[in-house]
Amino acid sequence: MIETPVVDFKDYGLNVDAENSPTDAQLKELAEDVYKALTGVGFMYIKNHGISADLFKRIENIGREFFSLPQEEKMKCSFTEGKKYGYSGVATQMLGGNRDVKEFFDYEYWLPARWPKNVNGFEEVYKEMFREFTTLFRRVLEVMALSINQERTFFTKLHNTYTKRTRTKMRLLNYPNMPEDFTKTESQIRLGEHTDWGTVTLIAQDSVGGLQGKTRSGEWIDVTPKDGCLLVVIGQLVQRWTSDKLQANPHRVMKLPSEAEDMKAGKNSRFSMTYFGQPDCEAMIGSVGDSKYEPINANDHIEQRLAESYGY
Ligand SMILES: O=C(O)CCC(=O)C(=O)O
Ligand SMILES: [Fe+2]
Repeated sequence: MIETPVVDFKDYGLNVDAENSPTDAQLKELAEDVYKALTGVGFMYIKNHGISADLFKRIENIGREFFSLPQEEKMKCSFTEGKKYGYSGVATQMLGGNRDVKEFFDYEYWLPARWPKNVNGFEEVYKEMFREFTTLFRRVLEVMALSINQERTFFTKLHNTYTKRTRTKMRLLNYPNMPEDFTKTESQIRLGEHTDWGTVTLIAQDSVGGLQGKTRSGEWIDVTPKDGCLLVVIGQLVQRWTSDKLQANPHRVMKLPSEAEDMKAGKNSRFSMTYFGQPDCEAMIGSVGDSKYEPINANDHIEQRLAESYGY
């Protein structure tokens, strides 16, 4: 059975500071491992990424506390105009023809936020995690650039997260017990098949399971939760940028294990977290080498995808 490859980031994880930056040889070896994973199965786990277990615990705690609030409390963090950030309830987003049974909280660095008032430390922990993810994301992009024989800053020079407007987003997700009044379709799953829209997504999930990824050879495999590992998924913009050398990975969340057959209310909800990395809004994403794709503007691209998936 095919499994998600695990790449060891110990030489370039967040525990490695500037003074101990990796040698060229270490980076080359890491880039080779990344290339093997991303052109083999197509997506990868990374371990020893250096984001502390303590921070993951803290964000999971505030996330679970938030999602357990009464619906009217959560709705105070929602934006009716555009539904692009803040809180969104079950069935607001449609992916791959599936009305998703998930609720989520979104934060974009360059957009106003509506933080929950009744969850202690929510904003601080969220922002701390965002900063950690951003640093790690940049390192992953650098190694990916080396893996396809480009200069190290090939992707990152168009990712100026803190100084130029970007649509980079961090999301907390909860897949709650199946609501009694939810009208299921025959092929109903929790999160429909899709590829992510940006450059690279980092995903952390709890131990419940249900996430699947489609391999480069077209087979669906379970992305079994692995302690201390983060999933790295390539998005549509990297696929365009590299003329399909690196490809966006279809993924989905199936019925939760506790509701396997009939999707009646399960006993356990599922909690996950995503960092959707995006380039600068102004960036024109072209492609390498044979220029398979016309250059597109990064912000136009995400606006179009948002419109399709929320139906507005
Ligand atoms: O919940 C997950 O594990 C994955 C979520 C996801 O793929 C997405 O929100 O794009
Ligand atoms: Fe996704």
